[in-house]
Amino acid sequence: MSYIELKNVSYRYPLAETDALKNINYAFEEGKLYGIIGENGGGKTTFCDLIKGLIPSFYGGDLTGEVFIKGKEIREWESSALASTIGYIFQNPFTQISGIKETVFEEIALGLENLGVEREEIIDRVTSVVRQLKIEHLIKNNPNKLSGGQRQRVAFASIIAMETDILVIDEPTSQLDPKGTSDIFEIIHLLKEQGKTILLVEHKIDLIAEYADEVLVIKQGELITNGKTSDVFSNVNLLNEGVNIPQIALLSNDMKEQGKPFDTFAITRSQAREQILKKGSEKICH
Ligand SMILES: Nc1ncnc2c1ncn2[C@@H]1O[C@H](COP(=O)(O)OP(=O)(O)OP(=O)(O)O)[C@@H](O)[C@H]1O
Repeated sequence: MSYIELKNVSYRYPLAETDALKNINYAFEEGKLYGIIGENGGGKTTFCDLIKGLIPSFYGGDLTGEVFIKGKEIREWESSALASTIGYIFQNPFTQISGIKETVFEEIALGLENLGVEREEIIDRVTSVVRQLKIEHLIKNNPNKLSGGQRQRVAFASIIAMETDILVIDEPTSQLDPKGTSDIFEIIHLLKEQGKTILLVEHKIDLIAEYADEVLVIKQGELITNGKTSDVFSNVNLLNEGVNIPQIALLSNDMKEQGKPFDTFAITRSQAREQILKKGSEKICH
């Protein structure tokens, strides 16, 4: 059984003249990290909102087809049950903070309180997650006075504390500096290691190349390409579809066109380094 499955899904926002999602079919497996990419306005956030159950319940509009989460159609899920199954982290770290709590500890505990989790269990979970994300030093701080990167880590902590199996993460680093970005990807990596199923929208394509197991490319509401990350990025023609391709994949393609291909098409720096070292040592041996 697929973990999340979409069958012939189309969706149109209220008053819109065209569909924001067009006849999407896809089956997500448990424990994988899926990168969702494509040009601006293509439908990535709409796709995330759909999986999170916000479409059509929150936005209204016209949804056709079926979305199954762990085998059950999304419209049959109670919203609280869905909230404890799917965690959602979105772009803006400033709007993720509730604004009503005075300490980071209380902020992280808020979602658990709303789900009716026992006080002791809340303390255990919050203590564990702040340790995991190395933010113990922030727990007494006012969440409204944190930097963007710190807020995003607190947002992750709040969602991780909910212990959802599925995480939908929409451009989590769009407003962060390189250090904040690498901290967040360290957390995403940790979540993947823990076996979470992750749907990640991210424009920083090199990070998708490094972390995603599979990639989905969405353009004008259609799923135009999908597959293993290395397969998708070895098709540099996707540039013509407005899709960013990792620089290393372009280098691999250049090598191929020069008649000196790598043994394995590299899409990340470490893969390219390995191939270059291999080529260097072959040269010395001959
Ligand atoms: N609340 C809304 N009401 C009506 N139309 C919307 C709404 N939200 C998004 N759209 C439209 O749906 C289409 C898909 O938008 P969406 O935000 O899902 O794209 P995206 O791929 O996430 O874009 P970006 O990369 O810029 O975040 C766009 O044409 C957008 O204008």
